Amino acid sequence: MSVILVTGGTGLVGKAIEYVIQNEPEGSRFGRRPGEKWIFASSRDADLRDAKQTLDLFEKHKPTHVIHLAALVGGLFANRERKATFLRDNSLINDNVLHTARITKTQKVISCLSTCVFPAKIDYPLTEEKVHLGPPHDSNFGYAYAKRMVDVQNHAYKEEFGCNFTSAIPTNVFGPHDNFDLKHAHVIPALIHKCYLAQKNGTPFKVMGDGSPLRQFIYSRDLAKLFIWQLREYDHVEPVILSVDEHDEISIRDVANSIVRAFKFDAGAQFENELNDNGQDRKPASNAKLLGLIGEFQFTPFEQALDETISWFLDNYANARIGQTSH
Ligand SMILES: NC(=O)C1=CN([C@@H]2O[C@H](COP(=O)(O)OP(=O)(O)OC[C@H]3O[C@@H](n4cnc5c(N)ncnc54)[C@H](OP(=O)(O)O)[C@@H]3O)[C@@H](O)[C@H]2O)C=CC1
Ligand SMILES: C[C@H]1O[C@H](OP(=O)(O)OP(=O)(O)OC[C@H]2O[C@@H](n3cnc4c(=O)[nH]c(N)nc43)[C@H](O)[C@@H]2O)[C@@H](O)[C@@H](O)C1=O
Repeated sequence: MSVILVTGGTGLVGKAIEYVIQNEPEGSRFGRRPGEKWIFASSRDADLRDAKQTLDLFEKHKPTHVIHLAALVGGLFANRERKATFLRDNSLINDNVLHTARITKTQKVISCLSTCVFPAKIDYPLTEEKVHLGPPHDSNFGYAYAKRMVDVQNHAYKEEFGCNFTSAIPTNVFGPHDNFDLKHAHVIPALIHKCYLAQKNGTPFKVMGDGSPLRQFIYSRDLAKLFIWQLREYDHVEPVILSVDEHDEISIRDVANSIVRAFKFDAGAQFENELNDNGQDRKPASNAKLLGLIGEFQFTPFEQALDETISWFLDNYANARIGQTSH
């Protein structure tokens, strides 16, 4: 029997893994398999900043495998405002999870980094071996250093204790169950919520920055499949970038216009044009390692994924996260 504990199981990515496990054919590459028990934990099950609560969670479920997603997460503006909190909370969470996994002899842990952990000044595309080659972008260095340390910890735990710990590096994620907070969310959920309000109230749809930055976006349900693949089929300490193709960058202007189209919002988007709100210009990441290992993988077309996300938002507005960041 395998017991797979998903920390952060109630968030954007955790909910997508739950969806895929429930909806893909049983026994298939990404579906539930016989002898597997999946546990999706929230912060109410254990505040993973606390060592005792972390140990209690592991002792309760006795996981053989952990997909470690729990984190203090937010978009550019949340990261820019709360660097010490992002650094401390995420450092505590990661240290507790990895230490507890080691002392309880958990067979495997996949932790989650982000492409924003890479150096701000580096040759593109980003590839797995470039994580530590220079300081991250100033806008999110608290979060970035906490996340980078996971890769250091994974290597240390492997060398000293032989642990099978590894990490995934996703790009900007979006999908159902995202955090749609107007100020602190990532760009897609924030703009969906803003456009919804602009249409409802007859007010302008304001987009931060000048629209020029480029990002790669991955649909949460695609990312979920990639995590399940990594759990079952990848046993090396080195991280894997989980991303669409490096050439599939989209400008924030195009993202805003796609949202305008999806809402049929005649007034269109207005760009605030404050250059210091752009964040990083771009950070294209290569998925060559991923595709070399997984073989064929069909990513959901961006517009389809966006439509599904907007439908979910409209259907679930009453219960969606539209307040602050998760903590
Ligand atoms: N969203 C994105 O664009 C990207 C995300 N990532 C990474 O992916 C992972 C998942 O992110 P995402 O799903 O977007 O995040 P969400 O904010 O949607 O969810 C965060 C999850 O972590 C849990 N959590 C937060 N703090 C604690 C805590 N102190 N103790 C226990 N659980 C906690 C939350 O529980 P609760 O529901 O109880 O609040 C929730 O389940 C994270 O590691 C993130 O850093 C990487 C790249 C991009
Ligand atoms: C995934 C990654 O997410 C964060 O970095 P980011 O890639 O900059 O992500 P973002 O989604 O917040 O913004 C993308 C772009 O979009 C523009 N933008 C326009 N209007 C809104 C807006 O309303 N909200 C937001 N958030 N951005 C907006 C914004 O100016 C920027 O140019 C990291 O801190 C880090 O936490 C991390 O891991």
